[in-house]
Order: sequence, then structure tokens, then C-alpha cells
Amino acid sequence: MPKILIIEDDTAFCQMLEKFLTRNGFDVYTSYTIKEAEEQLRTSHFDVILSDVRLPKGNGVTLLHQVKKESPQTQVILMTGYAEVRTAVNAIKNGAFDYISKPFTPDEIVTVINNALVIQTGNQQEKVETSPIKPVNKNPNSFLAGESDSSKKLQQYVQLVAPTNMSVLLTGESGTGKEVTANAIHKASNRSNQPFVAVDCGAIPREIATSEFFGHVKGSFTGAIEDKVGHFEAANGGTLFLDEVGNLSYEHQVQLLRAIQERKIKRVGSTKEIHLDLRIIAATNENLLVAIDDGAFREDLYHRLNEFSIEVPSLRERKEDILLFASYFLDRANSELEKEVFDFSEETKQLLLDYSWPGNLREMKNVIKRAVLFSQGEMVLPDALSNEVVQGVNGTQEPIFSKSDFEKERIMEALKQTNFNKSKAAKLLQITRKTLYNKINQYQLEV
Ligand SMILES: Nc1ncnc2c1ncn2[C@@H]1O[C@H](COP(=O)(O)OP(=O)(O)OP(=O)(O)O)[C@@H](O)[C@H]1O
Repeated sequence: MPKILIIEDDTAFCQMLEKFLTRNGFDVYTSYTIKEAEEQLRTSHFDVILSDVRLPKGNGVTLLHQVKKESPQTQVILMTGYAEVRTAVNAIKNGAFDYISKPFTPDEIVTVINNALVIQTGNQQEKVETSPIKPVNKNPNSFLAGESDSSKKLQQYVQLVAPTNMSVLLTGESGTGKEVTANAIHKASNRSNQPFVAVDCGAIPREIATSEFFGHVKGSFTGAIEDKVGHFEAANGGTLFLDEVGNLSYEHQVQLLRAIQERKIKRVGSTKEIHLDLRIIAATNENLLVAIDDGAFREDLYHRLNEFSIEVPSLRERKEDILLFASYFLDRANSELEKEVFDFSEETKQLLLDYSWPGNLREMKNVIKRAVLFSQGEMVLPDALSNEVVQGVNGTQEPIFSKSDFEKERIMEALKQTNFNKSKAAKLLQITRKTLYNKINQYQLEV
């Protein structure tokens, strides 16, 4: 019986997956943390590891290196949210077998595990046919403007603000193109031949954030074995893009505000002041005004970042652009995968137009890349599209492994248990009050 290890910190989701895979004939083990997983890996051999990308105190990619070193036969599949697909593609470069986007259907997870098992038993021929993504990323920041009214408005704002020195706050759902918009502003500005430095504020561990932003000098703390240039210094003269800015801790918000106001920084452990001349563009997919009300985001920093704000529209609001973007991603996928799939069939086009694209352009790019890979002829037929799209349009989609459903349920349960006391509920859920507020807002829970 194939032995599978699931590494997932969402306990309810993990248990549900465990039950389902056990029923389907797998010998299933679970870990909720990297540490537990490492212990299991020391004592047992697994055929397949199914790991969440984001885990407390580490991530599935770190573990991947260890697994590939100690047990190269074991196949690793990463489970990702839409926002983490980039990380997953990099992980494939580093030896992961595949990734699967959440939410996924039972069929999808069984298929990907079975594909991994075929490889695991040494059938290398199959690997070429089934590995769905090649890790090629030609120019992640190339930009297509679009022709819909919303896209035209976006372009106007980009052109309007680009030549100024104003800080820009980009809002919009995940995957709508906030980073590429920030890059487009930079390219249209007079800083275009200076650096564009993008920082994912949500991905920086709190303990090292100060040194990541401002740099450090050798010996200033344990582990500071070399001088390090921080992101501010690296972006000096150009543009610093702060993605997921709502995820900054309060302490780092204060530091950032000071740096932006005073226009100078010091590396950790140094007394030398470095003068800054840079443009800040920040992005968020959460409502910072709610975070301000909650005391989780500083209002003064918000105003500093929000000298000009642009909402990047969702793909649902750019319906007239859907086929344009689809063709653009088709071209990119053809060149990245060295395929020659020239067009979409009429039926496929209709599905692309009718689908709601919750993961926006990032989801479309991935859907089309997979479709190109799976297409045998010159045309993308509907069956090359992922089930998410086909079933989503036909109204038959039942993503029973939807993390958001579990999350919603758990949040409501915790709130009920604590008599709707948010601080207590957050403690029970082991998340911060800020995260709880964001999730209540995101799921539009009535509390
Ligand atoms: N206008 C565009 N032209 C070409 N590609 C685009 C465009 N907008 C988005 N993309 C592609 O869609 C994907 C998602 O874009 P991006 O990372 O900028 O989104 P985001 O809004 O910053 O996402 P998140 O909120 O998750 O950080 C990228 O692969 C990007 O290349």
C-alpha cells in the first residue's frame, strides 16, 4: 500500500484529506508542523509527501531540499493557494514532482498522487508526459494593457501618476496584476533605468525584517556573517514595491514610516546614515481601512503610502479582455513549453468567457499553461482545461477540499464558543486579532 505523508497545519483540512485518502487505499500519516514531519521522515520512508506550502515556522519548499537529499525516491507534491503558485513553480525547479492548487477535487488529488507513484516506481517515460509545468519564466513582469473600459482607466492612472514622485497604493484581489502594474508605473517613470525592487512583506520572517529592509553590518548580531544591503538601499534611485503591505507587524510599520518620512536609513549595527531617493509603491488585497479601525495598521503610514490609489480590476470586471489575455498567455505558454498550440476552439472560448476566475490573471495564466501542455493538436479543446473551469461554468463544481469552507466553519465555531469575543476567538484559533478581522471581512461573516 503506498505510504503518504500529509504535512498541513490546518488540522480539520488535514484530517479530512487523511480520511479520504485512507478510504482510497493509501497508508496515510499526518504532521501539522515541519518539526513533526522531520521526525516522521527520520524514522519512516514515504512514497509521496503532500505538503502545504505555507507552514508555521518554515515552508514546504525548505523541507523539499531535505527530502530530496535524504530520500530522492520520495515524490513531493505541494498544495498551494493561488498566491503561492510562483513559489510552487520554483519548487518544481528544485525537484518537487508537481503542485496542486487549493481548492481541489477528490479526482484531482488522486490523479496527481497516482502520477507521482508512477514516477516513484521508476517509470521515467511517464514523467515527461505527466509533469505539468516546466520551470521557465521568461519575463514575469511583461504587461498587456487590455482594451476594456476598466483596463483603459487603469492605463490612464498608470500614465498619470508614473512621472510624479507620489507614493501609490495598489489595491485589488489576488492575482489581478498589482505587481505588474507597479512595474509598469516604474517603467513609465523617469526612474525606469534605476532598480525596481519588489518585496513580499508577508513572506519576511518578523525576526529578520529590520535587517531585510535596512541591511546590516557584519557582526551586528549572531548570524550576521557578511555585510548586507537591505531592500531600501537596493532600490535607492529607483522604485521599492512593498507587496502585501498589510502583513507588516506594527513595529516594522513604525520603522518604515520613519524611513519614508526622514528619507534616510541606517543599516543594523551601523551609525552611518544612507540618504534615500526612491519611490514607494505598495499593494494590498485586504481592506487597510478595516485594519486601521482595528488598530492593526497605522493610519499615518496608510496616508504616506496612499498619496495616489489605484484599484486593479478583477478579471470579472474586464470581461472584454478575457480572450485577449487568453491569447497572450497562450503565446507565452507556447514559447515557454516549446509547443505549437495556435488557438482555442469555440467551445473553449465560451468556457473561458463564462468562468468567474476567482484567482484572476494568475489563475488564467496557469490554466492556459496546463491546457497548452495537455493539448495534443493545434487547438485547445475544452477537455484540456482544468476541472475547476469546466465544472465551475457548468455549476457542478464541488471543491470538497476547499480550505476556505473549513476556515469559515472553524472561525464561526470559535466565535460561537467565545460568545463572539474576537480576542478570545483569535486566541482559540491561534491567529492574531488582525488576521481574524481580515478573515471575517474576507468571508463576509455576519458577526
Ligand atoms: N496586465 C498584465 N499583463 C500580463 N500579465 C499579467 C498582467 N496582469 C497580471 N499578469 C500576470 O498574472 C500573474 C499575477 O500578477 P501579479 O503577481 O502582478 O498579481 P498580484 O495582484 O500582485 O497578486 P498578489 O495579490 O497575489 O500578490 C503574473 O504571472 C503576471 O505575469
